[in-house]
Amino acid sequence: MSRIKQSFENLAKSGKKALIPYITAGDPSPEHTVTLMKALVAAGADVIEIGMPFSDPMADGPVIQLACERSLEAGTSVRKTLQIIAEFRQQDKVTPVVLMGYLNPIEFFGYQAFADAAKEAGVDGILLVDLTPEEATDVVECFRQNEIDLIYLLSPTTTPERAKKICDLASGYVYYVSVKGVTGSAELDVDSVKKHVDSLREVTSLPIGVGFGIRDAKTAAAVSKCADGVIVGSVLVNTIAENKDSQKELIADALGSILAPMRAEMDA
Ligand SMILES: O=P(O)(O)OC[C@@H](O)[C@@H](O)c1c[nH]c2ccccc12
Repeated sequence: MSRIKQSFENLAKSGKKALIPYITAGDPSPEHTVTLMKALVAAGADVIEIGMPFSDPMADGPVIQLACERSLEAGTSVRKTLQIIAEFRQQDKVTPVVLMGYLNPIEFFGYQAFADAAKEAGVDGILLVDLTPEEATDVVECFRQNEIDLIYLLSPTTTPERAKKICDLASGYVYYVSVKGVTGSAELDVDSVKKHVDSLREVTSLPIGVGFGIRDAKTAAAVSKCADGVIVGSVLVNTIAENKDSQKELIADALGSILAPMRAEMDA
């Protein structure tokens, strides 16, 4: 069974919801990332979403755009990102890692070569923002062969027909984007999220994670009541930015102090 599936099953058994933090690989430098990932796990992460830095991240707001710049500036490549995950995987055999990114760098690397290398590094899931279900076939096949889960995004404007089509291609979990817009957006509306998640339940039995606009423990807990997982990105990435010149242990502590209260409130 995939690590992602296992993780959601374990959570369901204990009546808990998944906390899924996002950070960008190599931000502020590749030497930081494994330490930061371990701090996220220690603070209660169930799955970690790692962004592959890209020069033109069109679904990202300013906070994550800047993280991509810092990371690329520090020399983070696709290969380096996979090395970081391999190093994490040697130290943590349990926590699923989902790689998030855009097609361009992967196309350049070669889809098959990338999928093989990702498997080898210990990647469990892949979220490709600009991979549409229509054009997916051969790309998708490379990941399927390697038993890497394909996580797809669904938004408030996705029609039920399209949602069904996407969910049928997905595995692991599906990612409901709570608001129209880019990452790091303002407040989400919990009632509207609940309505959308409830209607997605009619087209899929996969776990449903919700992300975009979750930055505090209260919101994380409220969203976790109506979904199976919450994804938290920009508030963490912004904390990395604010502390980027500090020692990595201090950055790790700063991340923990945001995530741990979310965990506590979600479990309360
Ligand atoms: O930053 P936010 O609003 O907390 O949302 C999570 C998000 O950052 C993370 O999942 C993510 C980062 N980049 C993305 C691009 C597309 C979809 C999702 C993402």
